[in-house]
Amino acid sequence: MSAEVDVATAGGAAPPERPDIVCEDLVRVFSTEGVEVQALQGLNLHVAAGDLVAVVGASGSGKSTLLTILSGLDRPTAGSAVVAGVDLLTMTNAQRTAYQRDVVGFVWQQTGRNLLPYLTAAENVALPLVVARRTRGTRARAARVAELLELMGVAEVHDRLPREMSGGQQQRVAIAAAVANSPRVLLADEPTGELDEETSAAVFEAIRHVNREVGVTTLIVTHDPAVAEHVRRTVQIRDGRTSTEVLRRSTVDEHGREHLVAEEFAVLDKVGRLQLPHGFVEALDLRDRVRLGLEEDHVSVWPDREEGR
Ligand SMILES: Nc1ncnc2c1ncn2[C@@H]1O[C@H](COP(=O)(O)OP(=O)(O)OP(=O)(O)O)[C@@H](O)[C@H]1O
Repeated sequence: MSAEVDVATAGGAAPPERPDIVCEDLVRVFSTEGVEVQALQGLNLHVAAGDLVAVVGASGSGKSTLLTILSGLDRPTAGSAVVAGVDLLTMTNAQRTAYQRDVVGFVWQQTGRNLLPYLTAAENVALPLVVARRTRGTRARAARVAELLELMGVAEVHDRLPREMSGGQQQRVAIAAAVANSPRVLLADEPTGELDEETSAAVFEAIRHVNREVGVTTLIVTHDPAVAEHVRRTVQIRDGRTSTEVLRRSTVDEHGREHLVAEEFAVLDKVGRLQLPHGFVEALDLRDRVRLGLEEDHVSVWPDREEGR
């Protein structure tokens, strides 16, 4: 795997259609007992319709805060967040209910938070359809439920209660329930966090499958490097901002062998700020101040040290 670093304007060239997720200068400040915590400090993120993006970052970097805002459960302090054309800062409570019912689906880390324990898999998947009153008729609903369980590879648990399923099966049923109403966006917060390696891989494959088959725009927060390595785009959050992105594409060499090439990009915001990757800062012991040079087609960064000092 080769890795090179480049600087890309956030979002790159103008997308053909409006991205499904657009966060600009997103700020979330929590105040507890007079102490302010800036969980998000001007975060910028665009996710194109149909894309599958992993969000990674150290504990406390703001990943869950971002997801909670995007799911409509929390409001940002400032900035803008627009999902599938819905402005999350200005929406009313009624719009919020419709947003959570029709526009976004979510899967949480805790398997117990995703499914009602006293309903079977089929009843859990049918519930959003009943609430939204979209799929009319018992037979049409049953067919949709069966189709979704089949799509997620868990048709065999149709009549089982969550406690009668494995953790991986529960998460796959949860994905089926999350996409039952054909939301534009699927949000998943550490959906494989409570699972072993093999089960995680199966659940992640189910997410990829649903993203491909249904075309739902998918944002997945994860600590799991194995997950992050299998998506085309990984966004790194540092200190409440998007700092770097890794884009992966496959290339075929002269012998016809397929290779995955990963390129790391620093994210440049609207006012020209970027965060240098940790590895670069450490390798050159960059501190406090750096020298910049504008070349014909790139910008150079040097440590602020006199030669031989
Ligand atoms: N409700 C809250 N009240 C006060 N501070 C909060 C609240 N929620 C989050 N924070 C703080 O905001 C910062 C970002 O938290 P967040 O949970 O978004 O991070 P995270 O990247 O998801 O971390 P983890 O990977 O550990 O879940 C942390 O410093 C956290 O303590």
